[in-house]
This record gives sequence, structure tokens and C-alpha cells, in this order.
Amino acid sequence: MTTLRVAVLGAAGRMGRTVVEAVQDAPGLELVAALDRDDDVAALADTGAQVAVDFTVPSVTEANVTALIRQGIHAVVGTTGWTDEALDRLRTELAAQPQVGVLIAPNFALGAVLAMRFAAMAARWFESAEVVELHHPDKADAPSGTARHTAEAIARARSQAGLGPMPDATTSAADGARGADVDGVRVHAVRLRGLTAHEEILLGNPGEQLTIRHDSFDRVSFMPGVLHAVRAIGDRPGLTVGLDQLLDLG
Ligand SMILES: NC(=O)C1=CN([C@@H]2O[C@H](COP(=O)(O)OP(=O)(O)OC[C@H]3O[C@@H](n4cnc5c(N)ncnc54)[C@H](O)[C@@H]3O)[C@@H](O)[C@H]2O)C=CC1
Ligand SMILES: O=C(O)C1=N[C@H](C(=O)O)C[C@H](O)C1
Repeated sequence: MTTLRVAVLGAAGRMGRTVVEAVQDAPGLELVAALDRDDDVAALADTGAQVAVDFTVPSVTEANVTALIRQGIHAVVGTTGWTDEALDRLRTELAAQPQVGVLIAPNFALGAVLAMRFAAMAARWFESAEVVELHHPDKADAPSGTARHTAEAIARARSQAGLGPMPDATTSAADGARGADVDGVRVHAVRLRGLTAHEEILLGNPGEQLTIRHDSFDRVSFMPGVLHAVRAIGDRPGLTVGLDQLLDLG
């Protein structure tokens, strides 16, 4: 079996530490670099890394991935905060390195990926849909990347089905009481000590409610998805958004 040489960026962080352990324990993978703040990503090629996993912070992830692409290193990215404009800039970078693959995924937990897919399937059949995400209080961004992605998928499905705005008679609300508006879908963010990463999608019709809930109790829940992506990304040049694209979900 040939060995795949892997680097981890953000290696001192909560996710980075878990990824380092997972790569060290995974058959066929070799950890060749573990970088954090102040390490030079632009010199990573010297380590022989073929794939790099980025769990850093929204303000640096684009610069990291750009540096990886320019060195011909595939990237598996879990860091949140990607905008459409930033993704377009990556596509331009990738056009100059057509053999390189980049995966950006808001959530690597298989259950979360399925929850997002189920929510998109269900969205057209319900009058109302709202998303509640619940996380540890050390999280920097709100709402979560997963909740944004979920809300965007719900909005797309509603628009394709010709559904209009959801019923909501609110005319007076305290700041933030109705959550953030993501493409017309309300998203609520809870931060609570003891939590890891959780999401509930609430779908309502007259007389019924469907609740889709996913819980990551531990960061090991993200590792099968991360390792699957590390192994698959070399055969998938260009930009891929969402782990579902690598899971053959139909
Ligand atoms: N896609 C997914 O499945 C998941 C995504 N995340 C996302 O991953 C990101 C990281 O989350 P956590 O590990 O909880 O955060 P964290 O704050 O524990 O870790 C971030 C790490 O990045 C390091 N860092 C900062 N600048 C850097 C740079 N220029 N180069 C290399 N490292 C740098 C920090 O020193 C820190 O060690 C967040 O955006 C979070 O939302 C978190 C969990 C799962
Ligand atoms: O910061 C986290 O912890 C998580 N971040 C990702 C997100 O913002 O969606 C994925 C997961 O929710 C954990």
C-alpha cells in the first residue's frame, strides 16, 4: 500500500489536535507536518505533504488554501467563513493548477451531512422552516457554517418549488429575537458550556412538525469524514463544496 503524506494546519486547535491523532492512527496515512499560527505554510512542500487539512480560523483559511494550491498540495478544509467571492478566487487559483483538488466542507460528521440533505428534501413540503444551532461557547462565528449551509439549501429548495416567504406576523421584535435571516430562513445560535456541535431543523405545517436533529458529542465524530476526504481529494481536481459530494448519496 502506498502511503499518503498529510499535513495539518491549525494543529494546536481543538479540531487540529483531533485530526493529528486521527491521521497518526490511520492506515496508509503519514503525518509529515503539524503547523499552527506563525508557521510558514508557503514552505510546506519541503515536507513532501501531498494533502493538507485546514482547521484554522476564518480570517486566515483563504490565504492558507491559496498557498497550498500554489505548491500543488491538495486541501481538505473544515474552517468556516467562506464567501462566494472567496470561493471564486480559489477557482481562479485552481485554473492555474488543474491537477489540485480542494474540498471545503462546513461539516464532516456523516450525520450532519445527512441531516442537511434530509432538510433540503423536506423543505418544499412545509410552510415553515427554521434552523437552531447549538455550540460550545468558545466558537468564534455565529451562526455556524453548517447552519448557514442548511438554511441556504432550504431556501434553494423552497425557491425551486415556487414557495414564497414563510408565515410570520412579527411586527415588533427585540434585537436578534427572530435570529439571523439567511436567504429568508431564520437561524438561531445558542452558545452553552457543555455543548459540542448540534443542529435542529424545525419544519412546520398546520397540525404537524418534523424535527431533524444532529448531535456531535465529541470531535471524533468529524474524523471518518475528514479521513475519507483526505483519501479521496487527490482524485477530484478542482473545487468541491460539501462532503456530500464525496459520499455518493444520489
Ligand atoms: N467542518 C467541520 O466539520 C468543522 C469545522 N469546524 C471549524 O473549524 C475551525 C476551527 O475550529 P476549532 O478547532 O474549534 O478552533 P480553535 O480555535 O480551537 O483552533 C484554531 C487553530 O488555528 C490556529 N491558527 C490561527 N491562525 C493560523 C494560521 N495562520 N496558520 C495555522 N494555524 C493557525 C490557532 O492558533 C488555533 O490553534 C472553525 O472555523 C470551526 O467552525 C470545527 C469543527 C468541525
Ligand atoms: O466551531 C465548531 O465547533 C464547529 N464548526 C462548524 C460549523 O460552524 O458549522 C461545524 C460544527 O458545527 C462544529
